[in-house]
Amino acid sequence: MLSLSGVTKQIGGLTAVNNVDLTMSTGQIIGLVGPNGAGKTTLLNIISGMLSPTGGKVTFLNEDITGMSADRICRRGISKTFQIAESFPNLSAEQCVMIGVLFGNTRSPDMRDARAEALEILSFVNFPGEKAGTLTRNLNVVELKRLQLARALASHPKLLLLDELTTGLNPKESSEAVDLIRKIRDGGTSILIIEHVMSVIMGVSNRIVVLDHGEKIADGFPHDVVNNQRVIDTYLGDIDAF
Ligand SMILES: Nc1ncnc2c1ncn2[C@@H]1O[C@H](COP(=O)(O)OP(=O)(O)OP(=O)(O)O)[C@@H](O)[C@H]1O
Repeated sequence: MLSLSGVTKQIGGLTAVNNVDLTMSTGQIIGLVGPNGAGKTTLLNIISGMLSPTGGKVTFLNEDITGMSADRICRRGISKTFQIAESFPNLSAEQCVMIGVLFGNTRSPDMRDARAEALEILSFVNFPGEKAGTLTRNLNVVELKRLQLARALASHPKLLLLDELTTGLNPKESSEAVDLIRKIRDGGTSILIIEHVMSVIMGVSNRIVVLDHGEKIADGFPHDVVNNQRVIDTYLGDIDAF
């Protein structure tokens, strides 16, 4: 469903993403890992249209989406969560999700239907029902993470890009997030996930892709990738979460 060919992003004198090839099939969860500054977020931003690549091509469902604007890419079925869980501070949780529902809806908007759907999505991501009307500036980090996921799901994506969803969560919350990621995949959405906690990545990914200094240095089954000497030397040797 997704194919990247020679994708490159130069930012000033720095090559943040360097000649990356990647293919992804429907129904897969791919884990994207690598040291800090490896280019993971930049790559997700290129796929979602937040950034234009300086080289290469991005194809989604047989359409060239390279450099297309983020809103058009979202309408084609790709949505993304952000590393920092932020939201519209003066809107309630349900209003934030309603925006996504209305944006993703090609029919004329009906507020009552949109609200019902927003509440359904919030419930799907285990957002506490009694806080649906709470302004987002009063939500805690776990609630904001769930809300972010709900907003990303509101446009019914075919491909979901998750940027460090479990950062800031405790082990129990992380494990609930893993269950949710699987539930979303089982509902037919493919997922590309950036994650530093290796137990999470190992637990959910069909395949793991490793970036280092903008370049792809490994791509394969989880067991093979974590036993790859180059991956151990450049990344796994430095983390204690594994
Ligand atoms: N807007 C920008 N201006 C300048 N440099 C940038 C910009 N965005 C990213 N970079 C640089 O590009 C490189 C890749 O950054 P990126 O955020 O994609 O890495 P990452 O793998 O997501 O890192 P982390 O795990 O720390 O989030 C880094 O060296 C970063 O400093």
